[in-house]
Amino acid sequence: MTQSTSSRSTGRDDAVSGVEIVFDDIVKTYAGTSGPAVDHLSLTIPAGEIVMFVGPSGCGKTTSLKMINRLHEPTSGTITIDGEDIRQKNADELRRHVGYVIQGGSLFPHMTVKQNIALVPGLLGWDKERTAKRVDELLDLVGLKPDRYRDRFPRELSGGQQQRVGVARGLAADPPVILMDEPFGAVDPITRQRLQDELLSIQEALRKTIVCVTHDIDEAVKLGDRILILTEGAKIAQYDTPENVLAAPANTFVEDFVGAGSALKALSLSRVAEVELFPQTSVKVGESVADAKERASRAGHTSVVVLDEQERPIDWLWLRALQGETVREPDEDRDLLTISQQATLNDALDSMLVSTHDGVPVTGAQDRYAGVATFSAVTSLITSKNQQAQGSSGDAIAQAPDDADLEEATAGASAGSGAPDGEDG
Ligand SMILES: Nc1ncnc2c1ncn2[C@@H]1O[C@H](COP(=O)(O)OP(=O)(O)OP(=O)(O)O)[C@@H](O)[C@H]1O
Repeated sequence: MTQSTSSRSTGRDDAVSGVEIVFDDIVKTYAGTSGPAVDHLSLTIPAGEIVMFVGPSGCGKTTSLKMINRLHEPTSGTITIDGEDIRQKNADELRRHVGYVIQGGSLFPHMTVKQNIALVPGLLGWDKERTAKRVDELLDLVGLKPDRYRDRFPRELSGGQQQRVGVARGLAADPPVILMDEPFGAVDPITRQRLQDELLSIQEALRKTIVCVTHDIDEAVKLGDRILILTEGAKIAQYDTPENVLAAPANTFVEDFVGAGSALKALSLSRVAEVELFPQTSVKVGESVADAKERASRAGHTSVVVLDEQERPIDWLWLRALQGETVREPDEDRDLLTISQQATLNDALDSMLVSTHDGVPVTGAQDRYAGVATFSAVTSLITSKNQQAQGSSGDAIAQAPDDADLEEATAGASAGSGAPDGEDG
């Protein structure tokens, strides 16, 4: 088993709230089956990291995950969480300290958002005031306005919003360990990207131990500090950082699984944080329209990014669309597409394909506005990464995008240069 240092966790150990999980020679044979679903799995999941379980259907990912919260019991072997054998704990008690998020959120339909999130705190005997405060805090964390959403029923939410509530529920009692089974499988690609970005920013602050099953190798590369690639019987094909899995697949199985043909995968390793952002003029809700226009014109910009009181981007307007005395909030149903600095260059390209401007506003800590990633800045970074890769043989070259891949990925996007609002339209 490789224990190389994860690039995303280096130097932040002081903030870790997660704990280590160890599988020691775990076997799971279901009654009435011929062979074991999990065949002698030994594995250490470091505290505070995200480990992604991937592998072909039926290889034992979900069985392995569900043994951590004792939804399945091993036939033999031992699992410890923070050094404690989980069999020493009552299964219900254990599950209250291990968050669990599954596809679609699996919310109780007859309960409101608030009641759904408050389930485990309720079981832990938290008082009303503490629980209510925690529910609102979590709704904020997953990007849902508490006043607007806490009293809704699941049927009154979109799929992506239900999934957000599912994540909030998994985090509710502040568990050190969170298990996720295909958490973002049932939502559209843009919502999935946002939820992934949110998970990464939440993790940046909380540093839980997160174990996540996915079918999507791109998701594994994006979210994982480490990726566990399994073959049938939960045999380890490779357990390593995304960088190492992509650059040095352990065998042909991993090579095939990772998809040697997909040259754009390395883009999943590069983050928007590396892109030089364009300082598109920003204006605050409530600010005078005349002042806003004045400032934008002075900077030579024909559009402005509108921010709310918390400096989060909520709209991107051409100057001619700025009307009235003061800058107003956009209509409720207008949702500005933004990307976080945690997003990958792949995500950035995807977002640009559906953006009406030649770029996408980028958010940093607490979702605050950081600037605009323009199409040309993203593509020139990709080109320079491509050149770097070609200059260092035997490295990540095989994964660098070639021109044909780039063309495919960016087809349809306008190739503007410089400022994102150069072409007013
Ligand atoms: N309750 C069960 N009873 C009997 N066999 C089971 C049970 N659950 C899973 N299995 C078998 O155990 C093996 C591993 O299943 P598991 O669900 O862990 O795989 P997986 O990798 O999560 O698959 P998928 O990606 O399709 O969800 C499979 O052969 C499956 O048929």
